[in-house]
Amino acid sequence: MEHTRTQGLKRKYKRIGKAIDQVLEKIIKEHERSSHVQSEGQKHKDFVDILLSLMHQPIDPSDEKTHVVDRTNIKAISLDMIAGAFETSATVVEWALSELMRHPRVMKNLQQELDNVVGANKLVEENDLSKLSYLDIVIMETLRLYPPGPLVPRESTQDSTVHGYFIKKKTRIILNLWAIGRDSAIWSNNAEEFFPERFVDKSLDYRGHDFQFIPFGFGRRGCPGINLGLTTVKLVVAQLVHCFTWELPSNMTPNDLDMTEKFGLSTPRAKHLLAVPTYRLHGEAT
Ligand code: HEM
Repeated sequence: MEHTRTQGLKRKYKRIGKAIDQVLEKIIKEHERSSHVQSEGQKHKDFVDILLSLMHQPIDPSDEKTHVVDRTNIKAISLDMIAGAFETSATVVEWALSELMRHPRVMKNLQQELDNVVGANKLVEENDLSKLSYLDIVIMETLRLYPPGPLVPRESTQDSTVHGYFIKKKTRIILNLWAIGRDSAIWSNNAEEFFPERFVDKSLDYRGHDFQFIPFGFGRRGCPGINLGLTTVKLVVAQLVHCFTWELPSNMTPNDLDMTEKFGLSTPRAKHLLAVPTYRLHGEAT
């Protein structure tokens, strides 16, 4: 019985692997085609173009067979990027909007900041983000409560003692960022509450220097997509909140919103957020 189940799983993995491979092949072939059509100067090179340009370069000029990357490496790296980027960023955007819907005061403050800094006649752009300090703390607070990579694994390289606990060399350790973010010993009695202002006088950053707040992990294995992730999440949340007023459907009140999490790698919402947008800018923003 167990054997049949394993066989079934193997078949399923193979089928999924093949489907993913087809998508990645398509992406690579499109890039190969476009690099032939356009000359070097004309084309804006993206991540896949750069990997492809390394494909035929030997690591060691005296050994033509050892290439920096091969086609399989390019597919594996691209898949890592897709898997690491989409789900994490989308999950943070959905939690941020959910908390904003539940906290009209915070939503109003954020819209006010956007109106003051960006104005009501144009869309938020990437170069506005550094001027949006309230948006910054809204995203920090969202990442504190809903880190989309909640469990960070490590293995100890030497015997060590942490707070009186002896940890043997080569022990697997799982850091629970979700629990750290809700620990009242660190964040006071309102740790469970969405309150962005708690970050106002704290000089915490995202980059793994402050162990009470490490939504992107830390050290050598820390998230390499931190800049892209933060920019995407901030820009999407800012544009959605700047362009639209959001309301819950069917006369639901903010307190009725179900905030249950789904068990999984990125702890997304158990049920997707449903909200009704109304355009709020002056005329057609550009
Ligand atoms: C808000 C968005 C994101 C969050 C919160 C996030 C969070 C994390 C966390 C907690 C880790 C584990 C770090 C560690 O072990 O110390 C990680 C790893 C990783 N992330 Fe992200 N991430 C985000 C966006 C992205 C994006 C946009 C990309 C790619 C473009 C990306 C690619 C990766 C990769 C490849 C790893 C594995 C790194 C390694 O093991 O060496 N992530 N991320």
